[in-house]
Amino acid sequence: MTVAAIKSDFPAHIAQAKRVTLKVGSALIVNPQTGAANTLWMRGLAEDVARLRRAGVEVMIVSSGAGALGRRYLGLTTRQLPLDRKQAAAAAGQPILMRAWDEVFSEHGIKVAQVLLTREDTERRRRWLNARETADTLLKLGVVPIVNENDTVATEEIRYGDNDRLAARAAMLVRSEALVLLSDIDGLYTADPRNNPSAEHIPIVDAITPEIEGMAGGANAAAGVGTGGMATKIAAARIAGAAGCSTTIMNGQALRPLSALSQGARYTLFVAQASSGAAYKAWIAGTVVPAGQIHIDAGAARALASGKSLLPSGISSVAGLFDKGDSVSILHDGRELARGIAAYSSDDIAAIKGRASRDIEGLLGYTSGDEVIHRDDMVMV
Ligand SMILES: Nc1ncnc2c1ncn2[C@@H]1O[C@H](COP(=O)(O)OP(=O)(O)O)[C@@H](O)[C@H]1O
Ligand SMILES: N[C@@H](CCC(=O)OP(=O)(O)O)C(=O)O
Repeated sequence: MTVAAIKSDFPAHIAQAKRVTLKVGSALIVNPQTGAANTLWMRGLAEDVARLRRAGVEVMIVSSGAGALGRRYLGLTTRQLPLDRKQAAAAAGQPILMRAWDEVFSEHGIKVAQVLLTREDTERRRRWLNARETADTLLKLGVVPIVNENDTVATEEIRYGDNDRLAARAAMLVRSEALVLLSDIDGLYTADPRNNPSAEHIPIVDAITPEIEGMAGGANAAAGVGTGGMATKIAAARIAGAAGCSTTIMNGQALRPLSALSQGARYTLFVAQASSGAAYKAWIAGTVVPAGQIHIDAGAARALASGKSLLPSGISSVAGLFDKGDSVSILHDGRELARGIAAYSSDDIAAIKGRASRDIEGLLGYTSGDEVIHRDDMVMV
């Protein structure tokens, strides 16, 4: 089969991409009858991925399911588990998940690798660059990276808790042009169709407006395994979109779900907002939870709006504990104006706020430059 013939089996925005990130929800991984890994379905997805790769598209997978598989393995069947038991279940389920992916990809001679990330790994620049290096190398080696949250160490404060936003950050990590969220629903509706029979399907979203955000409801409670629902999928589309990556929400339940799209299956496409050129700024804007807040006065707010850096003189207060290099939120009058990478820690900013830049060295005993956040490290929101 020619490359062109394979490509025609997939929607253009997927087939034309150099790199695609697929996110697979727990409901697809777990066989609802047995609770075990649904290798029949996973085999179908592996076939789709093998075909995409033959057409020159590199694929990364973000796979949920560790928690659900581990619960069954450990006999932890109570519906609401405390966090330590959830983490234990995910630790036990992760190797089961990887074995299943390895089994279905090995039938195509494709190797897989496990990449476990926490939110911190994606929001600290050095760790981000390390993770990028590894993921890039795996893709260049022809391996399919299988990403999941590192649930063993990811306690509430540092976890994503849903794989939708993790997938958006992972897509950004490897500069994917397309993020595909395979779910149990064929896209975004005007309201949750499980409770609103008159809800209408939305095929394309050009801009994520408050109205679009207002449509999102929670996870599918009946399935009992999903986490984020539509709200985290829209948040994911926003993060990916800022990095020049489109997001598709589709029903993944068909046996070869990606091929099913070319046979007329519906989906929602969130168009990317920017080109991936401004990747560093997109990374800053995509921070899921800023490490702290810097409150600024009206003069500094005007300076930022005209493209200037943030100096200590315009800072009125600082909140949260953060280090130099962390991503923080900049607010005026309670409204977030910008995000940026702090050149000083929160303690040091507390000591220099309201003062002239020439006083920094005298106050701190060192200087990291005149700016608390340089305009090159800042993005208006
Ligand atoms: N506006 C909406 N449009 C579509 N689905 C919605 C909407 N609001 C809430 N949902 C729910 O989101 C669910 C998908 O999210 P979730 O259960 O977390 O699945 P996954 O495991 O794929 O992440 C759907 O089954 C649906 O019940
Ligand atoms: N890291 C978790 C993923 C949790 C999650 O986001 O689940 P889902 O909403 O089904 O994508 C696990 O592997 O169980």
